[in-house]
Amino acid sequence: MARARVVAEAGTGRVSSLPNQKLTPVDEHPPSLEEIDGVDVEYVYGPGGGKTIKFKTVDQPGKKPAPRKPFDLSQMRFIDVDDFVEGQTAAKGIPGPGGAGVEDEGVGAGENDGVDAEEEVDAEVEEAPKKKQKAAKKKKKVAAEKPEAVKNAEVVDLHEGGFLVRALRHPHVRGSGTSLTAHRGIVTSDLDMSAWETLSLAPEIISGLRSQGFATPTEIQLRSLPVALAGDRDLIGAAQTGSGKTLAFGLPILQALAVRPPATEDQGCTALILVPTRELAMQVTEHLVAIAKFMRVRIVSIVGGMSLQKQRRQIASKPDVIVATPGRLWELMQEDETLLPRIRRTRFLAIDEADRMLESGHFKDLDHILNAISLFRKNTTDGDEKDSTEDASPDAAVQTRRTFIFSATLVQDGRLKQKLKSRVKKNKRIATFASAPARACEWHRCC
Ligand SMILES: Nc1ncnc2c1ncn2[C@@H]1O[C@H](COP(=O)(O)OP(=O)(O)OP(=O)(O)O)[C@@H](O)[C@H]1O
Repeated sequence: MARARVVAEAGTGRVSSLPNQKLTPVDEHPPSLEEIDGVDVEYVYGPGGGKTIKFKTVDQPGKKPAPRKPFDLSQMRFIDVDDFVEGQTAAKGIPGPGGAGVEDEGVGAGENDGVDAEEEVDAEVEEAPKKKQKAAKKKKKVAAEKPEAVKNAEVVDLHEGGFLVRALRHPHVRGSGTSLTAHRGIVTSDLDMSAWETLSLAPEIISGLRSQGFATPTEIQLRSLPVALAGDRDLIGAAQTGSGKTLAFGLPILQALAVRPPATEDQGCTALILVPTRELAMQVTEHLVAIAKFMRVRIVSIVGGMSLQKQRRQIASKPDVIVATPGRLWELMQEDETLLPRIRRTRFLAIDEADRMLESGHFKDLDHILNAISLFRKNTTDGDEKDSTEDASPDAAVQTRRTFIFSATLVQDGRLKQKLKSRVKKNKRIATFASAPARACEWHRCC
């Protein structure tokens, strides 16, 4: 029987023999000696001073790895991102580099219970046409199950920084795919923006809209913007959630900022947007910031639950637009006496989600703010400023203010109606817009 003898030096990459390996004699003397390439030796010293030898394989320079099978593109399957379910890739049998996967029929792990794997493969080979039919059926089913918004999504090509970004745009869906392109600099897109032309928006705004892939106004925008941008009317708009109400009041504000004369020291805040929740305030701010990214405007959110200190600094930075929840804004207005005069000069007052504003217990703070910024406010001798619609004259600094009220349903709450009645000039008209399926409009004129 051949005896193995180890003849090795650490680091040489060569060893004479390995235990448990079949040895081939290389000569008779010494017997059974063999050289094996690609193995290294490691000495491990034990506590008693004795040493053990360990073997490990090493890469061999100059030796080519076994060639891989090339990708077989015909075997590759492309998955629509909307159909992709994380974790199902393997179960769906997407072919790997060797093209070994089982053609997908949309069967996820656990869906083929009771069928032996081997039987399954055999069946697939024999029943290829059946399989095709099944796949087509499955495809149809997936398409039918897609949410309406996804089915209606348009593919938008945006050329950004030399790259073509293909995005799915889901009109009227919050957080649609095109928001991917936000905040990434100027987009030199060939997106057709002609649908906005009649509104004569500033070029910076058009660039902002283009950068978001907003090629056409949504219904509520289409209906309200011509009036909001052109006249001196106040607006009440109702449209379902996610229908694009933010820009219906946001674009007239941005347009006013785009064409405003250069800022002067005592200029107040151009617009105050009141919303019921912190989340909505952040969302509205983000949305407007994205559209205004080619403009020099300062938009801040003043909301509860955030550092008061930071918000004081934001207010001190003299923003052009304040998006606020009533509670926190009223708190700051009470402690900062410079804030009220600035907010009183606001040329736009927008109340978003007015219905929720009335529901969620914000009305008291909203009421305080509306009283305080009223253009018809009467100063009393005791320092308390009271409102009067009958005998007060408008604030000298602001002769006009536009009020925009938007909600998912038309606001029929008498309190807000009453408030707004008392805040607009007697002869001022209010335009009301409602897009389906919001309730039919009821406020053609409220004063
Ligand atoms: N003209 C447009 N084209 C395509 N998408 C738009 C357009 N205007 C707005 N959007 C997108 O539609 C989504 C919803 O818009 P927005 O948040 O203004 O809706 P909303 O009606 O105010 O909803 P909510 O009532 O929940 O506040 C957002 O993701 C926005 O980016």
